[in-house]
Amino acid sequence: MLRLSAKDPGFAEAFARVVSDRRESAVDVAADVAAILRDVRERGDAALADLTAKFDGHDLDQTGWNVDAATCKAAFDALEPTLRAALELAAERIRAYHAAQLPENRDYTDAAGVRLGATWNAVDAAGLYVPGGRAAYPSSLLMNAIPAKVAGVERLVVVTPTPKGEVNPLVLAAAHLAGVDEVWRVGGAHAVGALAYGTDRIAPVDVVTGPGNAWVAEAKRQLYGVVGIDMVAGPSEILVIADAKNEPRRIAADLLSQAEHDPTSQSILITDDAAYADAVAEAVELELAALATEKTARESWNVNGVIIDVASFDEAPALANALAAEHVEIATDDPESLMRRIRHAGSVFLGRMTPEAVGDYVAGPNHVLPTGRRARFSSGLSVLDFMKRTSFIQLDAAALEAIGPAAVALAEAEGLPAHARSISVRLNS
Ligand SMILES: NC(=O)c1ccc[n+]([C@@H]2O[C@H](COP(=O)([O-])OP(=O)(O)OC[C@H]3O[C@@H](n4cnc5c(N)ncnc54)[C@H](O)[C@@H]3O)[C@@H](O)[C@H]2O)c1
Ligand SMILES: N[C@H](CO)Cc1c[nH]c[nH+]1
Ligand SMILES: [Zn+2]
Repeated sequence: MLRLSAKDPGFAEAFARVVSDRRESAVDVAADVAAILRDVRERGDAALADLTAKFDGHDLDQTGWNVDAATCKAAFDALEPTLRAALELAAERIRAYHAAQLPENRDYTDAAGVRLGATWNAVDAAGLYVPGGRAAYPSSLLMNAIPAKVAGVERLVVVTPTPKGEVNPLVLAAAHLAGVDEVWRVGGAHAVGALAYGTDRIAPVDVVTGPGNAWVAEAKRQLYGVVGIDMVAGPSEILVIADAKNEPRRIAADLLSQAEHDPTSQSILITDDAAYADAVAEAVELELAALATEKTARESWNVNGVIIDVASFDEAPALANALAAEHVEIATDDPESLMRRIRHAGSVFLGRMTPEAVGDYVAGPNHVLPTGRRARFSSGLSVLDFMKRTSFIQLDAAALEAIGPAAVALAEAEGLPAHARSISVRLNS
């Protein structure tokens, strides 16, 4: 872990490097992704087959291109009861949270007698990226599919990689539970390209949502405009703001929870106690040793960590706003007052008993969140990402008399006489 102190003279420069050195953009994948997307656009399914063989190590013609509804249902029916209950609890809480996001149509007549309003409609088809490279993500399937269903999307298309041809049964069970229509066994940038352009097998969609690694995130970014996207949700990040009253190993565990996702993930701690900062750095090593015995070798962990001590938490909001992190945990006596000053964050977790990981699975809000400082201008996945708004306008003769002349004046000033005439021919005077 990189150790910084805000009291050091070189801190501003060192912190600026942390802000700019966001791993996802540091990995330059744009050219590779552009080539992959071109290949998918030109060769369709043949490109998908070749790239799947290259990156996921299996032959789609042998292992199967998709998984049918009966197989997803069978996976759900075969779930062990505790896991089934957990999946159902997560789905129910996600559904309840997102149902409250449904927008209301507007319809009113203003003082000039002009009827105005807007109606919301769902997109016809949504492509849902469910990551599956290093780990499988049934939770991301629920986070994508449930808001799409709530929005009223008719066709829900999941793409997910199945490395070495192995399908994760919980992903299939989640697909059944959430009412997904199609599950395609392709991942990476090429899967996003297939959703956007369409291939012989996969019909194109209107919007692509969901998280993924640097290649997936960059593919969505490059394809925006060909399809709609939710936002760029790349390798996970966490910023923890914690005081010395927190057990160091708990905070270390929180930092590692996001480092676990991707070697390019980022974990940052800000604390107001230098000795505590050192204690957490030590605790990270202890936690890594504990995790290594259960899961993976210590050497396989790549922790892009930064631990910063500040003189007072008063300094934390400015640092947090500059980082604009995907997740911000605030484990202090008064988390509320800090949250009010943090304007750029994907999601905030308040208090000592709200580990970020609870939001990954069962809290209810969406875990698909902007990364790479994009919380400055975008928000987490919501029902609105699967909908669009159409405004409407209706005037009668009196309303046109009231506001039409101003439009005529503006049209003439723009040098657009045909515009002006289409209004003036309807005016009495
Ligand atoms: N921001 C969020 O909301 C959020 C939520 C969940 C997960 N995530 C992120 O999702 C990611 C999951 O990553 P993953 O790798 O496990 O699964 P993934 O499905 O995102 O990516 C795996 C695919 O990437 C492609 N790929 C791998 N190496 C490549 C290369 N060198 N060139 C081109 N393509 C390549 C392959 O097709 C592979 O199937 C993590 O970064 C995690 O942090 C983000
Ligand atoms: N932390 C991820 C979002 O960055 C979501 C997730 C899914 N499963 C575990 N975690
Ligand atoms: Zn996570």
